[in-house]
Amino acid sequence: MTHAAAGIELRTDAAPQPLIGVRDLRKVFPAPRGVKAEDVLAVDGVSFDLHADECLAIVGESGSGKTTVARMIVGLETVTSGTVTVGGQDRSRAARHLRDRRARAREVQYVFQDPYSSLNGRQRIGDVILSNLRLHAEDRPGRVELQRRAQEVLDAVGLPKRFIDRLPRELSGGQRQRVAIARALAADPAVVVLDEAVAALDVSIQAQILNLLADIKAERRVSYLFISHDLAVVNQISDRMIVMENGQVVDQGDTATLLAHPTHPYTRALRAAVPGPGWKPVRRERLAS
Ligand SMILES: Nc1ncnc2c1ncn2[C@@H]1O[C@H](COP(=O)(O)OP(=O)(O)OP(=O)(O)O)[C@@H](O)[C@H]1O
Repeated sequence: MTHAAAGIELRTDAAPQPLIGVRDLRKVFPAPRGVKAEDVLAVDGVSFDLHADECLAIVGESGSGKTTVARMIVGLETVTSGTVTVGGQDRSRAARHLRDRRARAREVQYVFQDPYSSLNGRQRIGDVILSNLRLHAEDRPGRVELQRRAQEVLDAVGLPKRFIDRLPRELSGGQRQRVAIARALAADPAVVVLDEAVAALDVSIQAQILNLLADIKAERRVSYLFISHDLAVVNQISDRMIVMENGQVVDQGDTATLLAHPTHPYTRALRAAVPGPGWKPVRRERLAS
């Protein structure tokens, strides 16, 4: 099977090739010149696979290296050592040519925590979507077809037609995050990296966006790398999780099992820190309702 836009081959035999393969990934941020400070070892020997149709969460406390791993995967940060493959292709080094950078963006799209700062305040919502569609559509669609596709991704995130002419400041936080997700979908990616994508939202809006993400995943066969410090959220959305501490993966496994019976001391400590006396694992089937 080939993913529509990314052209990623997914083998469907017994040992499918991962969509994303990360091996022994390391990132050192050198201390700034002339400053008496140590280099920062932000990511230290991280390995994992993300498979097709999967939501893999990366959890850990602030500063554990989650975002740095994600940024290296999408090429926003250079890799100190180790490898990143996407669809079996090496993506550990920066793409030199614009065409290659665009091709990589079609493979993996990134949704940031703060949709306000990640959206251009002067660009109307319709144009936000259209510009990403234009950038990534390989079949050179005409104006009418582009409009149709823009409407389709806005429908997919539950935004009515009237939002097309609005500016980001005229939208609520949840609506802005829907636009950010729609913009990512416009590239028809195989993987969306969601970096604390619901962290800035109220709990009820968080639930709406998590339901939306679950629906999109089921309908579009897109995979998620879901970065979060919030185990309640991770429990609702992810199939598997990896736990990071000080730049290393210290625990990993099936999300429901790991959260119901955490054995690693760090996972137990994270789990114990989840607020609220009523917190309990939420079965994913509930999302369907
Ligand atoms: N550009 C940078 N220069 C120097 N150090 C950095 C840089 N970016 C991140 N770091 C450091 O790398 C470590 C990991 O940061 P990272 O943002 O990946 O963690 P995180 O788990 O995503 O945290 P948070 O949840 O707070 O975003 C931290 O010690 C951070 O201070």
